[in-house]
This record gives sequence, C-alpha cells and structure tokens, in this order.
Amino acid sequence: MHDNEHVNEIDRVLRGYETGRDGLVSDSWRRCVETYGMDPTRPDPAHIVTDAELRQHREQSERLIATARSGLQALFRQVAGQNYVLLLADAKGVCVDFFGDPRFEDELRRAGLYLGSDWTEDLMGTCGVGSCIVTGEAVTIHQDDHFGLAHTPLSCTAAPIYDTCGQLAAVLDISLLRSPSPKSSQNLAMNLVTASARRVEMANLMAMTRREWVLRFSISPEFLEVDPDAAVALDGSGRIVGMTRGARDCLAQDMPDGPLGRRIDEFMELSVDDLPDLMRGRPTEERVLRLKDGRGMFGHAIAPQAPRQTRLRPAQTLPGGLSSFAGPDPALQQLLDHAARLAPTSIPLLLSGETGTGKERLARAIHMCGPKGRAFHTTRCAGAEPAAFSELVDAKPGTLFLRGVEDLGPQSQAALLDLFEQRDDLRTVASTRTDLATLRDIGALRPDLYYRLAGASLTLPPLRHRRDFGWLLDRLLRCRSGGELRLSAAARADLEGRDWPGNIRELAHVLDVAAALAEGAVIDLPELPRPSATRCDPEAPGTDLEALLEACGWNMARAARRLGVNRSTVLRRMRKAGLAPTN
Ligand SMILES: Nc1ncnc2c1ncn2[C@@H]1O[C@H](COP(=O)(O)OP(=O)(O)OP(=O)(O)O)[C@@H](O)[C@H]1O
Repeated sequence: MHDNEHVNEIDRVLRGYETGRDGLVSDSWRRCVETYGMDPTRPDPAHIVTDAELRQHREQSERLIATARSGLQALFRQVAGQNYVLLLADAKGVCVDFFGDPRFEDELRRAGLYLGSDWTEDLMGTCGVGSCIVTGEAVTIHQDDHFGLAHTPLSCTAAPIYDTCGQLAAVLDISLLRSPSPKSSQNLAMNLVTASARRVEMANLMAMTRREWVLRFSISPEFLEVDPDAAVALDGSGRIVGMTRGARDCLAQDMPDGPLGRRIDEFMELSVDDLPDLMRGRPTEERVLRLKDGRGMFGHAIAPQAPRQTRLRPAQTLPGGLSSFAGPDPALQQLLDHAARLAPTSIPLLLSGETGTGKERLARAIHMCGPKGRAFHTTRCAGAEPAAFSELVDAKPGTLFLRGVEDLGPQSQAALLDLFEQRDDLRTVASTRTDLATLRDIGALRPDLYYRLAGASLTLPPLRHRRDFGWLLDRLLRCRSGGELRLSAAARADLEGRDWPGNIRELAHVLDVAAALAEGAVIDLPELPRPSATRCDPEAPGTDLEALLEACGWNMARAARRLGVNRSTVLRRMRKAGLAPTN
C-alpha cells in the first residue's frame, strides 16, 4: 500500500467509513488522532529510554523477567532461523528483555525492536505492544495496521501477561522486520505467543504462591499435567488468592471484579477438603471438576510447598516496588512492612537516612502502593524559592515529595505552610539526611512545619549496616548485565569491606564502571574503581570547620556535603566549637 493510500484510509476510518480494517485497529487509529493528537505522516523514530530509565524498568519487573526468561528462550528456539524477534515489555510498554538475531542488530534497533524501546500507543501509535496494553487482549498489528508510516513494514503479534491478581504485568511480543503480506501468515505467531504468555503466568503463579494450594485445570486430560489451561491459588479456607488470566476467563468472565477473594465453591462443586483427591497419584481421568454452570474439566491440585508464616508479613506479599526494595534484612523488612501499611493512608511521612540510601526510591514505591491515578510531584528543597511552593497550589492531587527538607530556607518554609493551608489533598513525603528534631530545637526549622511533616518516620540504614548487602549487590549487578556478569570472590570481599559513604548510589556507580571495564564474564579486583576519598571527619584534628563554613557561606548543608557527612554531625561539631548557625 502506498503512503498516501494509508493516510487516506485512516482519514476514511475517522470519518466513519467501513474499510474492512479490523475493529481493534480502527479503534486504535481513532485514539491516535482523537486522543493522542498524532499524525501518521510524521516520522516517528524508535524511542529508546536511557540506560538509567531502562535499569529502573528492569528492576521493577525483575521477578517477572526472571520467570519469563526460560519461557522466552524456549520460544526463541522454536522460531529460530525465521527472523522473528521476541520482546518482553513491562506494563508501561518499555522493552525489558529481548531476543533477536545479533546479525540484524542495527536494523532492529532502528526499527525499535530492541532493549529499552518504548512502545506505548500514545508515543508510537497503533503497534503490537501498545495496542495490547490498551485493550488487554492479544493482538496482531500487521504491516499497514500500524498507524505511523515508519512502522508499516513490521508485523507484530503481542499477548498480555497478567500477574496473579489479574493486573496486566507485561507483554510478550513476537515481531518480524519483513513478513508475507496476508495477515493470516501470523496466526501461528499468535498461537505461540499466547501459549507462551499462559506458561509464564502459570510459572509466576507457582513461584508466588508456594504457601497456598494451587488448582490447575484443563479441558483436555492429556494436557492437564504438562500445559494446563488455567490455575488458581487457594488459601486454607478455599478462597481464591491468585489466578492466571485463563482462570479469570473460565470462571468469571462476566464478573467485573473477577473471582479473586471469592471461594472456589461458588464456581465449582469442590471444597478445600477435596483437593488431596486431585493430587497426582490418581489417574487424570478420575480427577474430574464440575463447574456450577454444568461444564466439566480435569483438575490437578498441588499442595502448599512451604508452611505458612503468620508472624511477619512475608517479603513476597509486600505490594509493588516495596517487595523488591530489600532482601533478607529483618529490620528493613519490618520497615517495609510499616511502609506498606502507611502507603494507602494520607499520613505525612518523614524518610531519614544518609545520602544515597534510597529515600527517594522508597518515596516513589510508597506512592505507587497508594491510591491509584494520583500524581507524584518532586521538589528539591536546596535552593528552592518560595515560588516553587506557591506554584503547587494548582498541582494535581497526589504525593508531594520534598527532597532534602532540611535545606529549606525560612521564606520557603513559610510558603510551604501556606500551601498546606490551601491544599489538604497533597500527601507529603519528605526526605532528610539529618535529624529534623535537632533543627527544630535550634530554631532552623519552624516547629509548626516540623509537626506538619513528621507524621510517621521511617529511617533507612546506611549501606554498611545492611544485612542484605550481598542480595543488593547481586541485584544491581543483574540489572546491569542481565545475569551475564559475576564477581570474583576477591572482588566481592573487597566490596563487602568498604565503608560506602555514598551508599547505594556509590555502589551503583562502582558497578557501572566495573561492568564497563569487564572483559569476560567475571569482574575481578582490577576492574573495581578504588573507594572515593575516605570520609573527612569534621571532629578530626586539623579540620578547620570555621574556615570551611566560611567557604560555604555558613550553609550547613553545603558544608556537610563537602565533608561527606550529614548535617547533624556538622551541627554537633559547631556547637562543640561554640560556632552559631546563621539561619
Ligand atoms: N533498594 C534499592 N535497589 C536498587 N537501587 C536502589 C535502591 N535504593 C536506592 N537505589 C538507587 O540508589 C540511588 C540513590 O537512591 P535515592 O536517590 O533514592 O537516594 P536518597 O536517599 O534519596 O539520596 P539523597 O539523600 O542523596 O537525595 C538511585 O540510583 C536509586 O535508584
């Protein structure tokens, strides 16, 4: 099809003519023009997110990527030699894992079939990943089904992957740079991609619900054990606590809220006490399930694999980004448990900790676990003018993250209080590297503001005190190399022994350098950058604090940054030396 024919067809569809195009594609074209204000003739080059953004996307979907990887590898082997490219995109449309023929790397990158490419519909127009995210269904967007002319050579077939709560978690896409012209040539791709997505959901459900019963079911007894149609996880009372998308479709297609939280006996002639009879050991043909609507299926029950833990909320039940925030460190797990409970409330939060300990990241994770559809506003307090707060009077309701709140000058403190007078729908989460109560006591922070900010306090430990250091190290390394790099024992011991004054930020930079320098699969001592200058102790003899403060215009925060310590240490030392703060 010529370019102007494509543009004319879009125009006709928009004017309500039937052109024989799939309804799903016409709907998407309408969104592209009417909602996103796009123009099909505008060249839309591939949009690849930055390395730092990609790292964030990968970290957020790390568990799913790990689960999906072996499924993707198997699928890639099935289609090897046929020039297919496989993409795993997260729920935001960014490609977080990728399998393609390295010989075509440049061409694939230009076409956006690459790690880090952003395929959201409002950015790239009608496309496999983007339209799958909007509709929640498997789609084939074949050649000139694409909205933008830049993408019309491609053929993309994408299937959604849902998490155990029925939320869209990722999209599996199989694409071709060039394809035969009939759309039906992609039917096999559609079967492959939907079957793979189903298997990834199944593996994810098994991994996430080890402490529950899992009931798998299938219409055909032959496939029950090897490739069942659907599965649910059931708690001890028979309540559905997890499911695959197939289970939702099979049990509760017409229920807007789905089957989650309901008891299995609402849908089947079955109670938890019957589950042992459905375990492997009895012939498949005897393991019949009767659905309430009269349908019959075959069932396979798998007993809980680990005993229930009731004392502390287990790490894997923490919601969203909180679950991947820390590893096996009991104090941090308790902090995250508190964060999860506080997230849905509007209580102001004060997050304390040294620089780079993850306060902003925690603030974002808490926001994500709070009420949906709210905005996240960030204000860096160092140097913030009062206008920065008065402008927020018109901000969308949501979270107001105040970064480094100890650096607020007196006029900005007043402006912030004014803002609070006018807006009670902004939930504040403030981060500080110092002890705010001390600042209040010495008059550097208004007490009325202090009490407005410090509803509940969470203190992040410095990296050198974290008991999950090894976990964090492996996780950051995996995000940088997709599991292809590891540390030698000597390099690991060296990193474990460091002081880390810059905390996780410093560790991340060290690993960036090491990953860039590594020649093989192992990072050894020579690839590790030396530790930054050891921390300067303002109490050490020879440190002329007054001169330093003079040089920093008596700005305690600036002096603390120059020394690599926190502001309360500078304050303590000032008091000891009889030096008075100027504000
Ligand atoms: N739990 C974590 N897992 C992986 N990366 C993390 C984690 N926590 C923090 N990071 C990374 O460490 C860096 C510093 O984190 P962040 O900006 O949240 O720290 P901060 O305490 O707010 O720092 P500052 O006080 O200097 O503003 C960021 O790149 C962040 O992505």
